[in-house]
Amino acid sequence: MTDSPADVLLVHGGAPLEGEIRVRGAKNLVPKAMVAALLGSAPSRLRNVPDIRDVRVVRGLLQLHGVTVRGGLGSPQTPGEESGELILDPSHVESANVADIDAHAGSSRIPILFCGPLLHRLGHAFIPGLGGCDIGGRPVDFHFDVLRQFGATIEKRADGQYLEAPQRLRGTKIELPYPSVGSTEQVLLTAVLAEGVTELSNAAVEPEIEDLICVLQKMGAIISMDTDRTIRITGVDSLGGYNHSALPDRLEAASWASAALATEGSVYVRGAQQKSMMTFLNTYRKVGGAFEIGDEGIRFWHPGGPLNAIALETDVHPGFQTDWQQPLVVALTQASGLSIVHETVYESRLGFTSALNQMGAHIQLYRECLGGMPCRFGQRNFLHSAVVSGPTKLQGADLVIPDLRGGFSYLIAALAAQGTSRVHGIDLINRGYENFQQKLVELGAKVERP
Ligand SMILES: CC(=O)N[C@H]1[C@@H](OP(=O)(O)OP(=O)(O)OC[C@H]2O[C@@H](n3ccc(=O)[nH]c3=O)[C@H](O)[C@@H]2O)O[C@H](CO)[C@@H](O)[C@@H]1O
Ligand SMILES: C=C(OP(=O)(O)O)C(=O)O
Repeated sequence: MTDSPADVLLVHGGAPLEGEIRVRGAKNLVPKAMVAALLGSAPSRLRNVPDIRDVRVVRGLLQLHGVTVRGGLGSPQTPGEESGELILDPSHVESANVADIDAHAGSSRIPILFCGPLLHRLGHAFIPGLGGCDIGGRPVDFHFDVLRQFGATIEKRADGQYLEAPQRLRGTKIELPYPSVGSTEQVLLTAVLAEGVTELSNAAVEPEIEDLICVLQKMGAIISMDTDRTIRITGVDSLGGYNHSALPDRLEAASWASAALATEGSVYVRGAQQKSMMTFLNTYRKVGGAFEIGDEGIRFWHPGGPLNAIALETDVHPGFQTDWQQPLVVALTQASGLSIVHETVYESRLGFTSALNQMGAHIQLYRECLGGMPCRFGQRNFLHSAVVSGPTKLQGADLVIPDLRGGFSYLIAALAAQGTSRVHGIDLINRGYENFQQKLVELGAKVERP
C-alpha cells in the first residue's frame, strides 16, 4: 500500500459507540444552495454549513467565478459571524477571470449545476469533467437534454463541456426519463430566470430538492410542486439574495444510526429530523433497531437480542434512499437470517460488500432483480441485488475505501469487528462527513493514525 499515513486510520473494533454527535447541513443540499447564490443580484446568507470537502470545492468554484465568499467553515473571521455560516456575494461575476477551472475537474458532481446560472448571467459556461462516487456509469445526458430544451447549445471539448445561450433561455415542458435528483436541480436552477413557464414532470422530490425550492422561493422565484412529481416554475426577470439555514443531513444521521446498531451501541444524533427520515426509521424498526425522536434530534440504539433479517429495495424519495443502503448493510450482517437488498438507483453500489466478506460476512451478489420492483438494471449484467446471511462475526482487516458511503460502511464494519482494521483512503470520507474522526472519538471509538 503506497498511500500516506495521513490517509490511513487504524480502527480497534469490538466496542459499542455510545454518546452524542451533531449533524449539520446536508451534503446534498448545501453545495446546491451555494450555486443558487449565483442567480441573485444581492448577497445570500447560508447557515448550518458543514465543513466538508464538497462545500470547499464549491466555495473554490464560486470564488473562481467572481463570487466573494465571507464567513467560516471553521472559526468565524469577523465579530458577529457564526461558524458554519457563509455570505455569498455574486456582484462581480461578470468581471471574473475564470482561469484554472481545470483544477476542479473530477472534484464533485456539483460543477454541472453551474450551467443554468452561468448561462443566465454570462451567456456561456464551461463545465470541467465531473467527479462523485464511482457507483455506476452516472451519465449526464438528462442534464444536457434539458439544457438544450431551454435553448442552450452544447459543445463537447477534450477537457469538458462548453455551453452557450445565444438568447435568453426559454421555459419549456420537460419529462425526465427517471426522477433524477441532479437533473431536477438543473431544471430548477435554469427555469427560475428563464422566460415563461417550465413544467417538469417525473421530477425528483427528495427533501434536499424541497429545501432548494425553499431557497429559490426566498430569492423571489415562483415554484409550485404537485403531488404527482410535477414541478411548475414561472420564470422571473431577476432574483435577490436569501437567508437560509440548510436542512440537516439525513444521510449522515442514518449512517450514525446504522453504526449504533452494528456496534450494539447508542448514539444521539443532534440535528436528525423525523420528517426527512421516515422511511429509514420504519426500516430501522423492522430490523430491530430502537429510536426515540426528540425536538432537537433522534437517539438510535440496539435494544439487545437478535436483529431481524429484512427485504429492502432502494428507490427515489419517498422510497428507501440509496445512500442509506451501504451503512445499513453492515448492520444486516448482524441480523438473524437472510436479508435481501435490491439496489435500484445505482447499478454498481454493492461492490463494497466483497471487503465485508473478507471480514467474515456472507453476502452473495446477483444480477437478477431480487425484489418486487423490476428496475433499469435487471437482465443487464449488473450485480445489483444481494443476499446477506447472518449473523456473522466480523474480523478486522485491511480495507481500501471505494466511495463515500462505502467508506463509512467500512468504518462501521471495522468498529463492529474483533481486532484491528487498517482503513486506507479515509480522506474520501471528508467529502461528506464533517469531522468524522473527532466524532468517532467522542463516541468512544478506539481509532488512531498509524
Ligand atoms: C450531490 C448529490 O446530491 N448526490 C446525490 C444525487 O446524485 P445525482 O444527482 O448524481 O443522482 P441522480 O438522481 O441524478 O441519479 C439517479 C439515477 O439516474 C441516472 N441518471 C442521472 C442523470 C442523467 O443525466 N442520466 C442518468 O441516467 C443515474 O445514473 C442514476 O442511475 O442523488 C442520488 C440519488 O438520490 C444520491 O445517491 C446522491 O448522493
Ligand atoms: C453518491 C453520493 O454522492 P455524490 O453524488 O456526491 O457522488 C453520496 O452522497 O453517497
